[in-house]
Amino acid sequence: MSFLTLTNVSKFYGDTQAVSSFNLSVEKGEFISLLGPSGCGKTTTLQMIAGFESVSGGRIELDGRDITHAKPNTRGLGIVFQTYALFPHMTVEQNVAFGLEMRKIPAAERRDKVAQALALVHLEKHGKRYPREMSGGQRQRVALARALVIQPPVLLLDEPLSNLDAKLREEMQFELRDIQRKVGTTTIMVTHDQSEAMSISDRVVVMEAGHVTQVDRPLSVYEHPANRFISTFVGKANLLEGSVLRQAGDHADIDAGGMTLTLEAVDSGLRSGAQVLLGLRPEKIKCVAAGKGRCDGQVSQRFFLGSQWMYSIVTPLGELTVLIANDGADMLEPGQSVGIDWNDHNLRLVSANRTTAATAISAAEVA
Ligand SMILES: Nc1ncnc2c1ncn2[C@@H]1O[C@H](COP(=O)(O)OP(=O)(O)OP(=O)(O)O)[C@@H](O)[C@H]1O
Repeated sequence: MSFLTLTNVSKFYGDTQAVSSFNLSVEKGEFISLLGPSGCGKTTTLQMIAGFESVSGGRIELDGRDITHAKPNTRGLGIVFQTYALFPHMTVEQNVAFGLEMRKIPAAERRDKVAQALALVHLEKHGKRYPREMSGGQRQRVALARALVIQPPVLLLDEPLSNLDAKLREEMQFELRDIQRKVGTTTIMVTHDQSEAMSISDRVVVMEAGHVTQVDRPLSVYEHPANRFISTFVGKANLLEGSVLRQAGDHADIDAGGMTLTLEAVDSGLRSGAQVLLGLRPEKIKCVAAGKGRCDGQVSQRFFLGSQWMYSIVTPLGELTVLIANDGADMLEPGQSVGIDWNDHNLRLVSANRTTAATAISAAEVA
């Protein structure tokens, strides 16, 4: 049985349904990210787990206990919310000790636990300081220590790094994951930053308009996005419109921009003539000499991203975004003609007008 389970959890604010039939089973020690655009229901879901928002329907269980309607303070969860500020009039040590005092932990044990928690976030030398004497990243680590010191069964994080600048944010992502691995606390983090969700989590829950649309490991969400929205929200994607020429076994030939493209590993049910949307990640496209690829294109724009070059290339398939590692080799010039190539297995089916099995072309019919 899973450690934390949400079954058909929903939330209405008046007539507005903020969360709809949310189902999720979290294993002990997992790091889960709730990822989605603004207003999709991430924070509401986290608040319902914390007990700060009531549940309109469904059930939440923690370690076999039904906590759907339990008071927040009886759930014993660790919480780091963006707005859950430190107490300004207390030192770092006092802030971290607060939850232990509430739990009437004896002073000597409290001192030990506070020292351990501060060591965990590398702030053992800063215990006597006040929050105003700390940087944003240090304050964030104090908040984390304060949440972890009570050894909560689940740690809930709502955009915990969003106030930090890009570099510090990246450092804190590594640190957060490192600390979570050491402590092994089951963690659920809300973020709208796809790269943050991908780099930190064991699994990502993608939400759209109150619904869960995909739950998977980061690599699977990136490589096999469940729909058009996810393919562009999680990373960049070139979307190509086409129509099915034929399907034979798990391969299909697709007409796109007057070219015949091969789609691998498709399940059955693609009808000849059906409209499909294909996805091709920018870094999966190769630029070769003009005339040597599947088609030629003309470079229209070039952007320097540091480790990569990003090009816009006009092709018979439309304007494609292409990412090429900055390996010191000659870059492409705007106006230049190039050949475009990719491996068939990197072309993905994003969506299709499917038909019933009876009208689908079977492999036998095509053969
Ligand atoms: N207290 C409330 N009363 C009424 N509607 C609310 C309330 N809180 C949230 N909502 C609505 O519920 C929906 C989900 O909000 P929620 O804050 O969960 O989204 P989110 O995905 O966390 O967004 P963000 O990334 O912007 O924080 C939104 O349409 C929001 O306007």
